[in-house]
Amino acid sequence: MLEDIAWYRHAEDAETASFWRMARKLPSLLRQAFATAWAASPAWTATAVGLNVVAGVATTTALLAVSDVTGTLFAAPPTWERVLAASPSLVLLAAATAARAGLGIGAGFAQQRLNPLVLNRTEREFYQLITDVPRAAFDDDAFADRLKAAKDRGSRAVVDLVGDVVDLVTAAVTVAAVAVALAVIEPVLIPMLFAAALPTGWAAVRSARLMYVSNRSRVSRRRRLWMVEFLMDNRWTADDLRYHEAGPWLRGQHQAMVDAETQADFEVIRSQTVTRAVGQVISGAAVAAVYGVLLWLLATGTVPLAVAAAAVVALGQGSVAMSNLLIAVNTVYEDGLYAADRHEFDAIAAERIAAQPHLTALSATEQDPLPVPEVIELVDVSFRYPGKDADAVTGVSLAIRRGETTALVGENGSGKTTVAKLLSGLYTPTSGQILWDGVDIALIDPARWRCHVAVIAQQVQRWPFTAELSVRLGRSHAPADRDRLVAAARDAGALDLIEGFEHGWNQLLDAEYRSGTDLSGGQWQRLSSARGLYRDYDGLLVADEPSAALDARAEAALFDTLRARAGRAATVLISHRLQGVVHADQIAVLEEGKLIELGPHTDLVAAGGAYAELWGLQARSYATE
Ligand SMILES: Nc1ncnc2c1ncn2[C@@H]1O[C@H](COP(=O)(O)OP(=O)(O)OP(=O)(O)O)[C@@H](O)[C@H]1O
Repeated sequence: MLEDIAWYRHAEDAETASFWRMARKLPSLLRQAFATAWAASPAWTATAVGLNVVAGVATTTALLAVSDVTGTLFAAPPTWERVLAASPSLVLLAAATAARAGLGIGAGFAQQRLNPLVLNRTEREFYQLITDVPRAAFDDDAFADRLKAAKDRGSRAVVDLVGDVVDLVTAAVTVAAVAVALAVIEPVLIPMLFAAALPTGWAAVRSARLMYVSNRSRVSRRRRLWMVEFLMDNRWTADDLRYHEAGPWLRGQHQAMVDAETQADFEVIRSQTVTRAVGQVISGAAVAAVYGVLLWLLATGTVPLAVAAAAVVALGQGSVAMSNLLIAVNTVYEDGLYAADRHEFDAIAAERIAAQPHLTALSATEQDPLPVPEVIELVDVSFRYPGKDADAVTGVSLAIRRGETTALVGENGSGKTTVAKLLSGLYTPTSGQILWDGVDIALIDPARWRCHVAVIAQQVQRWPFTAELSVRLGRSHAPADRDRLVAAARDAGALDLIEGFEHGWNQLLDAEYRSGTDLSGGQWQRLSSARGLYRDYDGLLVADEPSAALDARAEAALFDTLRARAGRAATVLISHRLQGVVHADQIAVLEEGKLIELGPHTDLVAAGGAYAELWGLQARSYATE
């Protein structure tokens, strides 16, 4: 369970890739990175690439100028006349060197400007997709894997890839520039460029791989380590850790893993050092061979001394650029594999967004919001959570009328919250329809009807905002309405609480920040109700166990608030405390996802079925208390 799927997905590929396999993938990766960079900023992309190319021209110019200078000076013993004769080339050399340095700085600046722009864009796209994707996606383990892969390394790799590609272009341009200069100076020297650079390049690539393979073998342990660290350093487990004196055990686990990590670090450092040493030895031998060949060429008169001197300078620069190029190819390939995770996630999320019934419906041309519905009908509605082999809700048919309260009751897991989620549009029925005054809402844009739905959710969300924002989140896109804020807080029993805060409505509700505070479970629930009530404009209000954490007084006040909607708005109330639902116009009893009884309290009690049994149990337990 602790395996990191996201990491492993491409590990095999990256570990075993041959250089040629990497090279074959390069064009598509270059295209991809270029497209990403261009989309983020055409101007900075063009500047970064353009300056690098011009810097390459300056490199060639500088090397040819070196050749000219050495040619003039070494043709015979140098005299002042020869130095003067070489001065135009010396000036050119100085200018080209300065230009190359300046262009390098400019290219670096352009690349650094580009990176945050690419990051900005990829982040924006990611959070747009993730907040637009239908809710059901979050119940799908395959989607969760893709999401994790994209988030863990994928998004970062998309950004890194752009930088890697610029590095690759820089190295390639420098190698090409040196090769062009050598071709002009003495073509026979070109192969030497590779001979000297390949061993160090190989060592650098192998070193990176060793680190990669080490990381890969340690990923399960690291995930466990992160989990144990989180369990020790976050406030949500801080209480339980101390209640159960679990600290020493967790610390022991942590220390064992940290020790193992240290050992693994030692291992990888040792093998990297050996690899580098081998690379240096071979490279040293190769350099010696190159100089040997140069000397031989000099001795045989194939190459004059002046050309050999220029060649030494060119080969020095060329070998650095060559090993940079090899490293860049490796990095582009590796980051390219992870960037593919992000692209894959984007495609899957976009596909899920596009597959929503309202987007495929032929009739989805109307834009105006629907009117507040007179009747909402569930027609033979079934729903199965993704990846499950049984329905959570099966064949439920039910009419919810404006002005009435419908209560949903039933045992744990009987499907009440699922019905509430279907009603509020979080999920689309697997089969059956939800009709608003006869219109199937699955086929129209949720923006046209969701404005009429307010929810007080069973799972109380502790938004770490100010009290005002926490309530206003119910309609965050609209300007704050002070009167409505006060009314919603009062109706939810949260007004005294908020006004009693040190900073009133501006009180930050997060104890992890300065002057922030935490609340009790019931206080959080009151705020959650206030949020739902603030959103509500007499459309459909779904209240799912809104009083589970409330004291008796607050519960009675909240039920009064809900009851006050009678005659003007539709209310769906889920509650295990049947005292709170006796006034409902109709009570729907669910059992294993099916609607088994429906009617007002008195009828259901008289019928002597499941509801009557539950009612009897609760009445008896109150009577004995
Ligand atoms: N996101 C989910 N993914 C998979 N199965 C789920 C999910 N949410 C709920 N279920 C399953 O669907 C069934 C109905 O759950 P639901 O939350 O609707 O029950 P409930 O009647 O509201 O229960 P409770 O009284 O405990 O709140 C249960 O078997 C539950 O395990």
